[in-house]
Order: sequence, then structure tokens, then C-alpha cells
Amino acid sequence: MASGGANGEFSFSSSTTAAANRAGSGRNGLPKIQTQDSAKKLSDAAARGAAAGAEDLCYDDSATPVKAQTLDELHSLQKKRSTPSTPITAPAAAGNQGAFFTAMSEEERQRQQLQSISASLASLTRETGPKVVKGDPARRSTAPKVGHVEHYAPSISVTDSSLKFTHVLYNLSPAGTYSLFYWNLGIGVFSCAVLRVHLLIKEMLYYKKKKKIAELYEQAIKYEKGSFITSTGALATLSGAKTGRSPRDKRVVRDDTTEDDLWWGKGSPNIEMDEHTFMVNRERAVDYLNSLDKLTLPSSVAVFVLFIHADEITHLNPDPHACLEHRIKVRIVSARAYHSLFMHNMCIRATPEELENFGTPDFTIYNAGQFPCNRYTHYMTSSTSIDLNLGRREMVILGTQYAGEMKKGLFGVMHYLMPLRGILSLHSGCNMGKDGDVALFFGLSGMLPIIKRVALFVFVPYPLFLRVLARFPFCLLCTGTGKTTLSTDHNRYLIGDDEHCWSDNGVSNIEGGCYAKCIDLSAEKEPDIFNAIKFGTVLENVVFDEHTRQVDYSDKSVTENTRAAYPIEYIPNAKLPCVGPHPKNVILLACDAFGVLPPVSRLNLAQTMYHFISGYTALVAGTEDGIKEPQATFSACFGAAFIMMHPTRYAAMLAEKMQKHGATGWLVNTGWSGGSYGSGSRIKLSYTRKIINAIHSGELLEANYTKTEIFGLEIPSSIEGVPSEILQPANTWSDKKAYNETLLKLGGLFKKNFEVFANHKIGKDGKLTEQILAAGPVF
Ligand SMILES: Nc1ncnc2c1ncn2[C@@H]1O[C@H](COP(=O)(O)OP(=O)(O)O)[C@@H](O)[C@H]1O
Ligand SMILES: C=C(OP(=O)(O)O)C(=O)O
Ligand SMILES: [Ca+2]
Ligand SMILES: [Mn+2]
Repeated sequence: MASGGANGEFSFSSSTTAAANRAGSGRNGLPKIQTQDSAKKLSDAAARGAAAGAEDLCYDDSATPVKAQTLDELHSLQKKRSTPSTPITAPAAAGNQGAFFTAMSEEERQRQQLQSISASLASLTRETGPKVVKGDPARRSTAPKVGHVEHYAPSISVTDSSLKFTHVLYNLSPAGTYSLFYWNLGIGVFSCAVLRVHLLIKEMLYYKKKKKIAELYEQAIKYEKGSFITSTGALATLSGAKTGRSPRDKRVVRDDTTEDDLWWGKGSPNIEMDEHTFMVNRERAVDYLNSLDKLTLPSSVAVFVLFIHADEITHLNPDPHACLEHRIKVRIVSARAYHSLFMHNMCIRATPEELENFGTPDFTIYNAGQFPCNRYTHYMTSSTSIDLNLGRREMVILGTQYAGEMKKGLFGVMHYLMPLRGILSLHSGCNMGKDGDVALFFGLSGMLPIIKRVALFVFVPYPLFLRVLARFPFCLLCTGTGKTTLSTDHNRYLIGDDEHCWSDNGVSNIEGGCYAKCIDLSAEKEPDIFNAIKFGTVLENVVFDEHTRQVDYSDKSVTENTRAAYPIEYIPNAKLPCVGPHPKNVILLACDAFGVLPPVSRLNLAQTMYHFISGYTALVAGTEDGIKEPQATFSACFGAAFIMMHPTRYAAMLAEKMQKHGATGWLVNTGWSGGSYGSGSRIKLSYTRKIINAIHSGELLEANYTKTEIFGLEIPSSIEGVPSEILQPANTWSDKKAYNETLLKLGGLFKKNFEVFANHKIGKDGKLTEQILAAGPVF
């Protein structure tokens, strides 16, 4: 089946003799491409239909059943002792938001912003846009400023919702803080000669941010049960019944545009819906949001997802806004301050000037997560639906409050838009050494228990559905593979922990913040992440001591997927702006709970592609009777849940870029050693860090290698600081027979998973294709 680039140097042919070429495809088996300008756009026809006969690839997902049966129980889990006693009183009227801009009259600016918000919230079928009022209804003292738009409606009828005001909180900012910002800027300009410029930027961003955070905290604490300030100043919150993403409820509108560009059918993560159903859900979300007393729009209405082209940014240029070419202006409309603060932290924050000139958003998210979708609506299979409409540039969220849906939803949008521009979107962490050497860390999302028996889901009307969710008999628990943990490295500059782009000019972060797992977090093992949990950080689903407000990171009472979302400048050595040159090392992370993959192996290009397309990690299945066993998971491109086009399209782009820029591939097992889950143990994080250091420094390129059986992986004989015996998995298993059986079992699973990719032909040259097919396990 045709799939891939019209210009493609890369192709996957259905060669069955590929294995025969294996011997010749050692690590030097592939010549480097010398092309100068080979960032070729791959044909739009690439993705379609390619998955025929595929197994379902989208395994790395589904929402976590929360460990509570009622809302009260959920809230009681969060705190270690009694119920909260501190009365929350509304702060004395902060007055209305101050005027920071003089170019346009404040009056006019507000009127325009309110109108734009009203337009976003307008019902498309009934009355005009809602009357939008700025400010918290509880604080309002003066006459409200009202924004209102006329809307072309097929038939206008008036309902109660059109008679009420919708209160909108945005650009939450007590007047005066900006003067601090400008004061700081002044000092900054003065002391520029002595201070590193990026430190200044960090500080300025900090002050700019602070004002917004304070009010979002107040809103959360006042209106959202389960919101507390922890001992380090973070905002602890609960995400409700869903404590992980729900990829099986992620739907994409299939229309004329997406029909050709996107990957549909078996194996694809894009579950289709039609335009009409999208509009039904959109209307449902908008009606819900308008029925509320107030809405919060994060950090002002305008949150930028800023995406920068590295070429126009020399690495000393501190201005992250220098290049606007690939950024997308996103408006997030949500009911919860928690969601606003989350997106404020995770997106690239706009400057005051950008907010002033925000105009119409490029993309809008309607987050009505507290409200379920209606199962009588066509296509709906549960009370959760995350709906993407690329044509309308909108996303609607119903039935899940897990904030990660928003960030990963936008990632999906980038996975669509960027490849169309010849830019590769990556589900990877990224950091850079002092000498400018960049490393990418690919790995599957972790901590996403899979509900296996979805059929057991019995619909009970909200809010009783918590009871049902708690009763899933079987789920898979997996841990993260290490993107966030390993890219956050005290000796290197952090470019980002999760979502990047690789263009002709280098790498850039899509986001402006990090989303770290907190389970078992410790200051000793992960100091930078630990210290980033402070004022401004959103702390999801953690348990804390009611009196000391100290978080117990080992407590899994609410969920194992506890999370912290913080702005990237909370990491002391963040690289701002978050861009870097072309990667030198591409590290594929797998948490192998079978314990048979080596802690590190060097990959040739064909092997890198094989493992990139496979996207392996292992989950640990927990059953009701407490038996736990590893289960292989394959997720193409280490993120099948987020890609929009066929995996081979991204893989071909990665191969081309790695060849062109001479990047080396590595496979790092951050999982088990000395036996499978249950008998062996997880490789120590300190060892993995030593291994990663040896990759960064170039030490590992110089090592002596031996090749393994079955997978044909090249293992170094020694690494400074790591016991040599653990480098060869065979040595660490006491039961050699069990080792061989497990190795063969895993090899078989890889083979079976890859079958579906064997029939892909991209472009004319089948050479790399054959090599990739030969680069998997052979036995
Ligand atoms: N050897 C190891 N390498 C990497 N992470 C480890 C290791 N051992 C334990 N961990 C833990 O595993 C988790 C990795 O998760 P994370 O870095 O968030 O993954 P991702 O960002 O890829 O989803 C962290 O909680 C980390 O502390
Ligand atoms: C951000 C997420 O993933 P990760 O585990 O890759 O950090 C998520 O799943 O919500
Ligand atoms: Ca992820
Ligand atoms: Mn992560």
C-alpha cells in the first residue's frame, strides 16, 4: 500500500528476504546522506489506509480509575487527617484590573476582548453570544463591563441563558505588579553587562507571572473543593474521577480535509466522529460553560503556545518572541482556575504586548470537563469525550477534568500541522550540554493504567459514575519511561520534558512548562523537580498532611499518577528560549519490565528506526487477586496516542534528519534488571544517569561493544560508575533458562507487532526499508 513521501529516500517494502541483509547492516552499515536541502515534505497521501490489518496500536492509555467510590471519599483521601477547617474568606475587593496599556483606551480594549470572548462562547444555533462580564461576581462592586456579539443564527430564540451574564476572569492581575515587572526590566537593562541575559528574562517572566498566579490561587481555593496550598506553596488540587488521559475517548472530526491527511482505521488513534456530532458536543460544552456563574481564562484570555524556529534565534538571542512563524495562539475556556493555571504553566506565556494584540485565537479549547457527554449522542461510548475539529480549530472536552488532556490535545494539533510544514513533531524530552550537544529522549507516556474490560463500564448518571469507575476489576499500571526525569539534569540545560519539534534549524520546545510525575519523588534523587514544586506549581492528586501541609509523595491513595505542572523556568538551568541546535544523540527509552533488554545499547540507524516505530515499553498488569505480570506495549513513534498521520511518515522524517545531522541512536532500558517484574528490580536511577552521562560525553561511543543474541543489540563492556555485570542482562539472571525464554517471548512480541509495518513502501528507494525490517529480533 502506497504510503509516504513522494520524494522519499525512505521506504518500507514488503521484502521477505530482509532478514538476509541483516548481517550487512551493522552499525556502520548505512552511508550518510549528503544532501544539503533535504528537508522534504512528505506526500500528504502518506498516511491513508496504511494500517489495514493492524493490531490496535494505541495501547499506552486510558483513564485511571480513581481510588474512591464517592466524591466525599475522594476528598477524604487527599488529606491525611481530618476535614479542612480554615474558613476561606474572599479577599477585600481587589478592584478591577488595572490599565497597563495606553495605546488603546482601556475601555475600548476591554470591550474588544469581551466581544471576542462572547464570540467564542456563542451558541451557534440559538441566541447571540452571551453577555460577558469581566470579573468575579463575588467581588464586583462597580457596574459591569459587558461584551456582547451579534451572531448569525438560523433561528433566534431566547432562553434563560441569554438573559444572564457570564462572568469571565482573565488576565487576573492586581494593578501594580506590572510596575514591578518594568522596574525589574529597568534594573535588568542597567546590569545587562554583568548578568547573563537569560537570567534576567527568567526573573522578568517570574514577576510577570506572579500576579496571575495569585488570583488563580484565590479562585481555586474559593470555588474548587480539594484546592489547598501545600507547605512549599504549590496549589494542590484534585482532577476528579479521571486521573489520567482517556485516549479511547479522543475523537477527531473526519471531513474532507482530514480524510486525506490523517491516519484512519485499524491501529489509528484517531477515532472518528462527524462534524454534526462535534457541533452537538460543542454546544453542550458552551451551554454548560455559559450556565456557570463565572469562567476563568488562563493568564488572560490569550495563552500562546509559542513555537519557535531555531534558525532565527541565535542561541544568545534571549527573545523568545523573535520568531512568530510557527506559533499558535490558543484560547482556553474553562470553568476551573486549576485548568487555567495548568495551561498558564504549560504553554508559552505571552507578553503583555501580545496579550494586548491577541485578536482572534488560532485555536480554542472548550474545557467543560465537569460535565459529561450524552451517551445518546451518536459516537459516544462513555461519559467522556475529547473532540478535535481541525477544520474549526477547536477542541471540546466533556467528562474528564484531567488537565493533561489539554496539553496532549494541543500536541496532537502540532502532530498534524508541523509535518505539513516539513517539521517533525516529537514525543520526547530534550536537553543540551554546555558545549551545545543536544539529546532527545523518546519514551512512552507512563502511569496510564489501562482499563481492560471496557465492556464492564455501566453507565450511571453523573455524579454517581464515580462508583462505577472504582469497580474495574483489572487494570494495567505502567511507570514512566524517563523523558521528564532524565531530561531534567542538573548538569545540562533543559529545553523541555515532553513535546518538541525538529526543523531544518534545530529543535524547539512546543511548550513552556513541564509535567512531572510525583510518585515517590525525593529531593535526593530528583532535586530539580522536587524544588520546582513551589508557589505557582499545580500539584495534582497528591496526598498531604492536613496540619503541616507537607506532601507525602509516596502516598498513592488518590492515584499513582500524581503530577506537578510548573513553568520551565522553575528548573534552574532551563534553556530560555527553549530551542537548541540539531540533536547529537537520540535516546529511546523503554521501561522493560521483562528485564531482558540491556540497560544501554548503541543502535545503528536501521535499528533506531525499528525501535522508534515499535515504541516498546512494558506495563505491569495488576489483577484483582493481586497477581502482577509484565505486559508488552507498543506505541508507534513512542506516542501513538498523539500522532495524527501514519507512523512511517514521522519515522521517515526522523531517519532523514538523523542521517543528515549525524545523530547516534541509543536504546536505554530504564526498567528491570536481574529478572522480570517480581523477581528482578528496577535499574537504579543513579546508574541510568551515569549511562546517560556517558552518552552525552561521548565516552560511550569509544567503548568496546559486543552484540547480543536475538535482538542484535550492541552492548558496551564498561561504563564509568556502573557495575559492568549489569550491562549484560544475561549475567544478572540467576535462572538462565527463564532468561532465554523471556527473551524469546519478548522477541516474538516485537515481531508480531511489527508485522503490520512490513508492507509499507515509502518512496522509491527500498534500501533503508529492508534494513529496518532486518533490524528487529532474529531467531
Ligand atoms: N532507572 C530509572 N530511570 C528513569 N526513571 C526511573 C528509574 N527508576 C525509577 N524511575 C522513575 O520512573 C519515573 C519516570 O517517569 P517520567 O520521567 O515522568 O517518564 P515520562 O516523562 O517518560 O512519562 C519517575 O517517577 C522516576 O523517578
Ligand atoms: C503528559 C503525559 O504524559 P507523560 O507520562 O509522557 O509525561 C500524560 O500522559 O498526561
Ligand atoms: Ca508523554
Ligand atoms: Mn513526562
